[in-house]
Amino acid sequence: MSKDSWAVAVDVQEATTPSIQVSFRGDTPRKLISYPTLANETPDFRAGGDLAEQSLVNKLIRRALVRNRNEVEVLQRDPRSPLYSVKSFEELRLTPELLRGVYNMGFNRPSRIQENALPMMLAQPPQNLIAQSQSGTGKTAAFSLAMLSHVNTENKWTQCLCISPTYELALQIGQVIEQMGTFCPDVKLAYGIRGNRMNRGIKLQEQIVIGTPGTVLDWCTKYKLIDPNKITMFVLDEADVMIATQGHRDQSIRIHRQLTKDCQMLLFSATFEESVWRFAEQVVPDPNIIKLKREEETLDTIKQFYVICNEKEDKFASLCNLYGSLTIAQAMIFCHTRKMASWLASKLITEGHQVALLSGEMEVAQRAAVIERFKNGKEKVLVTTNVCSRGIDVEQVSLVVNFDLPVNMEGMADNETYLHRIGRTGRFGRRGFAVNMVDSDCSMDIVKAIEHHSVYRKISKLDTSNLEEMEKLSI
Ligand SMILES: Nc1ncnc2c1ncn2[C@@H]1O[C@H](COP(=O)(O)OP(=O)(O)OP(=O)(O)O)[C@@H](O)[C@H]1O
Repeated sequence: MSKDSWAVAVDVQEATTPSIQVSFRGDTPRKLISYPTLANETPDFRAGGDLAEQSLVNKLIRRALVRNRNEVEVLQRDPRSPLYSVKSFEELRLTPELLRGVYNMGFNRPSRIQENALPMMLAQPPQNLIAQSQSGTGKTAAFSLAMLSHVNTENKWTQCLCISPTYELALQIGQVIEQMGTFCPDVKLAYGIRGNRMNRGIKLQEQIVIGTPGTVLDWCTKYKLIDPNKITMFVLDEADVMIATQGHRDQSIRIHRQLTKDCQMLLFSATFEESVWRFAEQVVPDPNIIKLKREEETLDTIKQFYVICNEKEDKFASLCNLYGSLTIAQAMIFCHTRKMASWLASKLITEGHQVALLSGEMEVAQRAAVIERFKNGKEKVLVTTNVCSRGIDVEQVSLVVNFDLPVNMEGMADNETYLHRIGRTGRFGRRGFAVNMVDSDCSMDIVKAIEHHSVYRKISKLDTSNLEEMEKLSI
């Protein structure tokens, strides 16, 4: 391979995780190399190639790392960016242990939501909060810090309850809390998720419980592991879906009813439909409110496109063209049905891609294992349904494809799901691509409706068979 092709193709995702993705365009397999987590150290590429090639790649990696780091820093100083902040973490009055925790995760400055929400969440007397912030801007980190700051470690009982709609999201939030709390060894966490069996009637000593609504409700009522009267902070992640989905809503309301009226309530999401927002304001007493304008909901760092196709084989051909011409670290592809997802995954595997398939009928533990492998870069493509549209945080995802556009029960554009799906890329200031496959007039109308909903954030036409046009795009 010529040195020029290395030069155009190296793609590095700067990392709070200890790995960098080095991609090679063309047939050469992509390689994953490791480098020390805390980013000032120099990564060292030694995975094959002659010495000259190795040193060239090392130079490119360093340059790309500096570029990514600078971009986040620039965004954090741009008042128009959701990552903007004027305060430092020190000024947010975190304990020295939590400061060590956030810096150890590679965070330098808070994002806007962290800067605005943390003082409200930590205020005395406690204040309720309903908060909206774009996907990947640090909401999970914000409420995790709030819970870690809130607990009294002298008290060996559950004080904070956090519920989220899926098993894998609960696990992910738990991992964030564990990482941030590395230097707070006395704070303990329990996972209220399916399969985590506990002895009936013995009260938990863990100060924080993170889980899904059904299991957490059982732990409060049937198993009596948690005394709801002693819960002083209640967090609802992806609050809009918790309110709008009937099963989740009923269980969340039943949990909420058992809590005392002084229990602090914190609701977070990237999207809130108007009716859901109104409902939230009714159930949360006297809340602080952080709300986005409609035109602020879409991130500028995610470039959006649509591709005209005829039917599924043609969509598949467009997908292959995209892959042939872009440097893609990792991709998530969304389908409407499990059947379509499994068809697409097999086709991609036949083409030689490393593909993971995740859909709703799989066992929860199996789903979590698939996501873990994808997060670790074992597979480069994740084909999935809406089950994975929210919350999952994989910073290397540079492309999201809506193989099928997101629609609601009536077949109309599902704007909220769209925003969550495309938000799997462009995490915390990174650049990303979202490509929508349009196979009929009806799906073109859906793209237009989504564009309209976002107050005309452009979704541009892309011709994946036009190599020249494709070459102009860079992630
Ligand atoms: N202050 C920060 N500095 C640097 N990186 C951060 C900071 N806060 C969060 N991150 C990183 O940004 C990514 C997105 O954060 P997080 O998952 O908290 O976003 P989110 O708003 O909860 O996303 P979603 O809307 O998809 O649920 C994570 O990888 C996280 O580690």
